Amino acid sequence: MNIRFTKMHALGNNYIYVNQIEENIPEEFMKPLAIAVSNVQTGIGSDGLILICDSNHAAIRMRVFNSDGSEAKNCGNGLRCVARYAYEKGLVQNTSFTIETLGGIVTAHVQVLGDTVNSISIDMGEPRLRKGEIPMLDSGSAEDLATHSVIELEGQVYSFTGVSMGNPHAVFFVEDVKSAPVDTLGPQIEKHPMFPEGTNVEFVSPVSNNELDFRVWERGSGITYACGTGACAAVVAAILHGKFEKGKAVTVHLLGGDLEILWGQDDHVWMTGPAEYICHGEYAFEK
Ligand SMILES: N[C@@H](CCC[C@H](N)C(=O)O)C(=O)O
Repeated sequence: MNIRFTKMHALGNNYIYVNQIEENIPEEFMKPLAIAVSNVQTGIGSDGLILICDSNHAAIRMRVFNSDGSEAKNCGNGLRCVARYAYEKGLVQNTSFTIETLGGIVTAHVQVLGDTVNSISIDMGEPRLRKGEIPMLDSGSAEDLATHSVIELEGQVYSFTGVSMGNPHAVFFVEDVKSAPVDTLGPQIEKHPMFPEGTNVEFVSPVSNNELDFRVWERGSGITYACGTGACAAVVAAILHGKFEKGKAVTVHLLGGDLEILWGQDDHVWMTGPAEYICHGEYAFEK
């Protein structure tokens, strides 16, 4: 089966995008296809697969599969790429439109300068802060806030903040992200029994009154250059801990570049950043 694809990245977080409205990939092929295309040796090489689908509830729908084939409920960088693709390919007619995800419906705003897309802002909606919403299981109740949580790893106790941006995040404050144990503790936290659906793991450090250094271990994909929902979760966590002011934009420095995150007084989180094309092609998929 030959599948037409577009490879795009947002700050280095790269996915294979397939216009599912035209390609019509059967449900049972999606997980193996995500694993196959993501493989850098035998596939195309990516952090996963994103399908752009029709929606009954929004202008379009995004489905996200990590490189291990697991389906994610949201992807911030994916949303900006889907928004650019949908706008430029004429799947939507306006610069502002809604996108359905498994984690809820968000609103995309494409900023056009001359005849090129300059940047994309997404109104990601309200963060979910209760343990049951992340979801997290510990001695507390599902109604408790996950802002001051602890996890024991290798006999050591670490404090973190749980935040859901439609998908789960565990945010750890560290002195210096360059020496953070992303590749050692990241996978242990991702699969810790405290997170029944697994979690994305962020190591972050405020470096001024409006800047945050950031590294991520993504559920289902490992270390990536950037994570949009993770950047949103990190800024929310930092504001909850009094490190930044709500209503003021924060620049998040990720491995692949910068994202602008604003947690507004109306409780909505806004993410602004780029989305770029890499290439188009046809993938010969053998199941
Ligand atoms: N890279 C993404 C998040 C992708 C999904 C995540 N790994 C999950 O399983 O929840 C982003 O930019 O938000």
